[in-house]
Amino acid sequence: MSTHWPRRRMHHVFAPDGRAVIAAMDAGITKGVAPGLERGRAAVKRVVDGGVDAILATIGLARAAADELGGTGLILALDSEIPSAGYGVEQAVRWGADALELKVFPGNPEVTKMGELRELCAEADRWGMPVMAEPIPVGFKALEAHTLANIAHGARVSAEAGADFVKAQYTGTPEEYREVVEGCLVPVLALGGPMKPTPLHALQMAHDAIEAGASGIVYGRNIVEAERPDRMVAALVEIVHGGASVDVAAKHLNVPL
Ligand SMILES: O=C(CO)COP(=O)(O)O
Repeated sequence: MSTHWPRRRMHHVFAPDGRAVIAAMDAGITKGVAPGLERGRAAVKRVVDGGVDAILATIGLARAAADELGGTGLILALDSEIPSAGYGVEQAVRWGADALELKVFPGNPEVTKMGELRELCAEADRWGMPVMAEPIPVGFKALEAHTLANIAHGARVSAEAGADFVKAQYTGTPEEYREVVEGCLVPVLALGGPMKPTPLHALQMAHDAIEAGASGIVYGRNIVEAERPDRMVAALVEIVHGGASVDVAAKHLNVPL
């Protein structure tokens, strides 16, 4: 856990064990009425019912679903907005957010957003507001760039820029992903990405990330597009916080309606 003074807010995201299950629900800013998020307030209620530690959401969803969210952690997503120094920090404070999130694209020949991340971290630090960076090597579509080395690099440069924790793509074996975690300086959480072939694959990735030393997971589509997002969250909680095996956690997914 962070040793500097935003750590009270960090405790709203990370449980006492230092780990977090976070539902990424910010897709609406680019996709509009996105799958699983059509009824925004109900979607938030489902993940809260499942025991999620925090959600990642835009200001619009956070405001609309404030009552459903209750005291659950809130990471305010700044992406897809026009980034400028300190953009959004004051709003995050006013809305009681526990952290801010910015996506960056290390290695992108045109826009890396690393400068914005440094400025945001400096401004957020003035307010005691933690920042979660999401470094995607080159860009979401540049799959060939999403190598272990590039992911480890992206995580490290994000920490060097001042991020308090980092959301990084899971790749390789737990031993390999450990390079990302141990090289990063700050806690790393595994990013979900596109829907896995089955829910068990999503659970397995969470299990492997934890084995690699990750501090938790940030899953979007694999939670909100699940048949029962509440049960998917409950299963992930059992793995991330309870140390359960995939088989044991999967029992949550089989409970009759
Ligand atoms: O993380 C996201 C946006 O920040 C979206 O999450 P997924 O990639 O897990 O759907």
